[in-house]
Amino acid sequence: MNNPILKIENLSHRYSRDWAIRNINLEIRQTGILGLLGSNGAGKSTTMNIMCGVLNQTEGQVLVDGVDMRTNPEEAKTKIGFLPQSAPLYMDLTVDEYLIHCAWLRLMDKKIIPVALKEVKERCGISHFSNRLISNLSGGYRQRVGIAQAIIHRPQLVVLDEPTNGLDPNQIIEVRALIKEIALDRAVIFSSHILSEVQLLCKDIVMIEGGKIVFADSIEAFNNYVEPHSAIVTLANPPQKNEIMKIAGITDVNFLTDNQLRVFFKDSPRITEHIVQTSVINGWRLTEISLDKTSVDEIFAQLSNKSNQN
Ligand SMILES: Nc1ncnc2c1ncn2[C@@H]1O[C@H](COP(=O)(O)OP(=O)(O)OP(=O)(O)O)[C@@H](O)[C@H]1O
Repeated sequence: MNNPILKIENLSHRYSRDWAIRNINLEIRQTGILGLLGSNGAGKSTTMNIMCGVLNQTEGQVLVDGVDMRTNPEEAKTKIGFLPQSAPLYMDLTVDEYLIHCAWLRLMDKKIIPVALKEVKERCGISHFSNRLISNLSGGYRQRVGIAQAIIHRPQLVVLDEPTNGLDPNQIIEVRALIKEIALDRAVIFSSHILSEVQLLCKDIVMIEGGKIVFADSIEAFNNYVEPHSAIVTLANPPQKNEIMKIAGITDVNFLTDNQLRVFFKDSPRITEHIVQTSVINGWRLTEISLDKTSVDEIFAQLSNKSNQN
């Protein structure tokens, strides 16, 4: 059987006294995007920096396509592309000069560099800026150049640390589309502290909190886990609590004001439809209904508690 593209075993790191990450285990075998989600300070950058050979771990092992990043970093780094949180760009080089420099650093065969350069610029939509100084590019285009340097040597694994951070909304959409595109034929690990971004882009999700993995599964399993369980309903003509409790699936009702209430429900995917229909039939005059979205902080707290109990 082939080596996994990435295998992380019992990875731990401490900068000084406290552990920044503890016993991280992870294995990637396929193409597609894996989202590394965690709040600020959770340990995402530490994990990614070790994975990419920028930081030496205190304990544990990282294998990139079977090659140990610690003991054989030159070879391991030819197999991985990395865009750190702030892109390592040289502002006084042109796009071409910079990308050629990166290709040399990755020990690419000199003969294939011109073709790889052309290909990567086309892929990242920066061909028309080949001779422009990087200092004269917008933030979105600088990020594209950052992604281009991470894939010029055609690695099977690309690691992107919060690549949409600091971009404007249009640039975010463009960079997300580019990430999706480059993940078609390689594995991409993408870190973010924005839950919706990870849900939008990723096939699998790993959540880190307090330096530990608190969740690792498919995005479907994650979405099932975070399904809403309550809704806020506003009724101009509300009935008694027991009338609302008759709606199938509703487990409890709390009045927040005379007209606004929170309904709790279980295993009821069409609950809003049922509430709207029942309200119309009974003349409760529904004016507003919204599902209560669990915040990322609440999800982290729930998952952290769960993992502590295991
Ligand atoms: N160079 C350093 N020296 C000491 N402690 C550090 C250093 N870098 C990170 N830490 C600590 O390690 C922990 C994990 O930080 P890390 O940067 O990996 O988190 P993160 O999930 O990437 O957060 P962010 O999204 O804010 O970058 C934090 O407690 C942080 O304060």
